[in-house]
This record gives sequence, structure tokens and C-alpha cells, in this order.
Amino acid sequence: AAMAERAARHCCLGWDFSTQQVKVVAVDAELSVFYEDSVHFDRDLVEFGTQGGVHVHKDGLTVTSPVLMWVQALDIILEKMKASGFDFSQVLALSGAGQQHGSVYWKTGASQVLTSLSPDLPLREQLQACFSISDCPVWMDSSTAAQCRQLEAAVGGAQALSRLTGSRAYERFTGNQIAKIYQQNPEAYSHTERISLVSSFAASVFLGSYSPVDYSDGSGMNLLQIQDKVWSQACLGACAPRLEEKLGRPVPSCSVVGAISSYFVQRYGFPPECKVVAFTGDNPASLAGMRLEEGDIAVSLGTSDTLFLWLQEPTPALEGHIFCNPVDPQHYMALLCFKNGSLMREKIRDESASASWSKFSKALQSTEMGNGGNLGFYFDVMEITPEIIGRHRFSAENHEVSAFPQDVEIRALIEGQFMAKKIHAEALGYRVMPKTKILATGGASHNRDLLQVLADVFGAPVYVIDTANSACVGSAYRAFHGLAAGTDMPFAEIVKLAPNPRLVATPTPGASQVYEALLQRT
Ligand SMILES: O=C(CO)[C@@H](O)[C@H](O)CF
Repeated sequence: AAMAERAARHCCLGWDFSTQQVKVVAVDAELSVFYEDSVHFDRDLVEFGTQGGVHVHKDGLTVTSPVLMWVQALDIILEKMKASGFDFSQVLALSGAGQQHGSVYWKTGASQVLTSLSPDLPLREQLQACFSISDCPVWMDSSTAAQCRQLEAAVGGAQALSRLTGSRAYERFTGNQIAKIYQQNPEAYSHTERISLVSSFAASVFLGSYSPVDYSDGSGMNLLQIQDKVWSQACLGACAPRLEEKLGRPVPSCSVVGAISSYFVQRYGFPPECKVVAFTGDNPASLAGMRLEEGDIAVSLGTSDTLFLWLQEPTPALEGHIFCNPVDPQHYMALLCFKNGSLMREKIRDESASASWSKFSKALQSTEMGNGGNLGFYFDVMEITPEIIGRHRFSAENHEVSAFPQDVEIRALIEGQFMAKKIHAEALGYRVMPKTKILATGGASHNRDLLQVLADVFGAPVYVIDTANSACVGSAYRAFHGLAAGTDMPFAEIVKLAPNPRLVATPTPGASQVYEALLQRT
């Protein structure tokens, strides 16, 4: 009876192979999420002994994750879906996301295994011997400083590398990780026939053959020329020999890379014509999930604050990262990470609002926009954007002072954090437009008074959006977009039925004049 009741419900699946778990959502044609499931590495795969999904090595710099843990997590989640009666036959297409920058090393001969998987067995035991490196470097790794210097030197410096690939050299970026493996484990490198990102690795398993890297996640490698969307020969050559043949040709992120492998048709009942749309990075997938459009900004207010920007024409800088846009192949996106986020806000709340958010909010309500000309920048931990530490306060006469009254301190912190975001966004080529929406997410986005300052500083309306599943949901949206491949239907058209974000704050009249004056002084 239950099965009979479950009407045929065509859907797309969105996957996320993130740092701590594998997650999946099913989204129907009305863009409603009607199924979700997840497998948590630390909790459900304890035999791998990870913490937060990773192994931090004794050197304190090397951070890896076992690829077979990701493979086995997929076995488990598919069995959970099957046991719950999920109807795989209704899946029209699937796409997914992976934690960015991580890399997977397929051993010579693995492609034969991948194309001839037996549907009678789980993936883990069949792929057991398919990887030349079992502990994959992931984005939390910072052991490749030497390789970063070598790469920048090879292409003419940090700014040159940023112009070429969208970022200066970063330890977590894949090219530098591949260089380290080639230098320190040449044997394994020589037995590697294919190198995938976490995203294209997951796509390869569903495809039953090697999936290409997409332009957007490929922009996180310090290897892809983001203007021409081809590998930079100078960067490839600086990292490792014969690298291009191991990477394959990159593809537009909206590409249908093929039909699902017969393994999934026979073992789980997926339709043979189910399409696999290129997987991408978790942040580009989140941009799709938030339905960011030209001129919009997403601000994730968490432990560290992350800004997602949509850029038409990027101006690469030494801060932030520019990626090819995952939903519009002509445009770009950028990420800016600010390490002094919520932890800094909590410290000032403790010191100047007796650890009470309501007192903190009252201070914002009782102080004026522009804070009487008082400016403050607070970095208790070494900031990434820019690289600076310490607390810096300036009076209206621009004299450095050592303290502010409590209410002034609180407003100075919040105005300073949001003005810094605007300054660095504009340095990357971002411009506020009349149609600009600011999408706020993360813990601090529940504080309306804080969002009012955000609206005033940027001169744009602020909406709140729930992004718990944004990488998965964005991947399901991209799968629907892939179904329309060839009709050049814009992504925004495909997802217009999705639930809209909620408007929370609009700019106070006169705000732009106040902050223009203040921004001149920074
Ligand atoms: O390194 C990052 C982006 O550059 C992180 O956000 C990872 O993508 C998290 F998985």
C-alpha cells in the first residue's frame, strides 16, 4: 500500500562529499526537497579513525582523508536510501559537490575496474586497490609552502599567478599538493593514471569512468587559466611532469558528462538514461543553491566570515579567490574569507556587553550610523584578508586611540567588519548594483540589528537564507539545469520556482553618504 501511495515523483539528486560527511537531497520538479540523508565519517565509519573527517598528521601541517572512507560512505548512504524505500527509478539526473582543492590519485589500471563493477558487490571492496595514494590531501592541509614559492617563482610571482589562475599560491590548492606528492612519492605518482578533485572523483564513481574536472572547481587548483578555461602549461610544468594527461580536459560546470553507470542501474534501480551532470566544488555549488545572481553577495557569518561574490569581470588580487562561475560560463565568482568573524564578535560581546547579545544589540540601536566618525578594526587572531593582527581604533580626527566607550566599541567592530568586506569585494571587481541583494546566512544572521548595519554599509537590502543544505540543493538545481542542456535555458530560469529568501533589513536613508565619508578614511 505504501508503495502504491508513493506517486511517481520525478526528481534530481544533489550530493555533497564534504569534509565531515556525505549528504544527499532529492528535489522534485517543483524544486521541493522531499528526501535527505547523510553518513557522518567520524560516527558511521569509526574504523577510519578520523576527527572532523580528517587525519591531522604529527607535523601539524599535513591533513588527509582516506579515499576508501568516502567510497564506503557512498555504499552506506545508498543502502540507507534503498532500505527506506527510496524510488531510484524516478531520478532523471544527478550532480554533486566536493570539498574544494582535495585530490584523488587513481592507480594505473583503475579505469578498467571502474567500467566493469559487479552490481552484486558494494563499491568499497571493488575499488579497494584502485588508488595509488590512499590518504588524500584535503583543503585543511598547509604543508606545501615550498611548492607554493616554487610555483609563484615559475610564473613570475604571486600577482602573476593570481592573474593567470584567479589566486596567488595557496598551500591547500591542488597544483601545490600534486607537486609535493611528485617530489616526495615519485613511485606513487608514476603509478597514477588519473588525478581527480573530490568533486570529479565522486562524479567518476557514478559515471563508471573518469569524469572531467569542471571549470569552477578547477579554478581552485592554481593550474587553470580562468580567462581561457584551459590548463596553464607553465603551471602544469612547474608542478609535475605529464600532468595534463592525468587531469584530462576541463569542461563547463553545466556539462552533462554522461549517463549513470550500469552498476547503479542494476544494483539500485536508477533509470539507464539518468544523466550525470559535472560535479563541482562545495562553495560554487552553494552559490547555485543560494541562487546568487549578477550583482548579489552572500555573506556567511560563521566562525570565520565568508563572502561569495558574483563577478562579471574579475580583477585578481593577492587576497581572495576568483573561480569560474558554476552557473554562468561567461562570468566568475569570488570567495573572500575573514578569519576574525564570530569569535571576534563574541569577544567584544563578552568585554563590552557583559556577554549578552541583547545588550550588544541595544548598543547598536543606541549609536548612530558612522559612529560619530570613530573607526575600529579588530583582529585578535592573524587575519587572512588582509594579513594583519591586533586592534586598531581611530577617533573622528583620525588619531589612533587605545579604547572606546562600550557602545562605540560595539558599533565600531561591526561597522569595521562590514566596511572591510565592502572594500575587499570592490578590490576584486565587485560593484553594488541597483538590483543587488545581500544574502546573509550563518549563526550571526539571526541578529537583525547586525544585519541593519550590513544593509547600511553596503547600501543594499539584506535577506536571510537557510544554507544548511545549500551545496546539495545547489547540486540538484544544477542537475535540473543539465537536463535542459542544449536549450541554453539560463540557470535562473530553471530555479525560479525555488523558495525565496526573506527580506530582513533595508538601508537607512542617508546611509550611503555616511559610509562613503567613512570609507574614504580607511
Ligand atoms: O578551502 C575552501 C575554499 O577555498 C573550503 O571552503 C573548502 O571548500 C571546504 F570544503
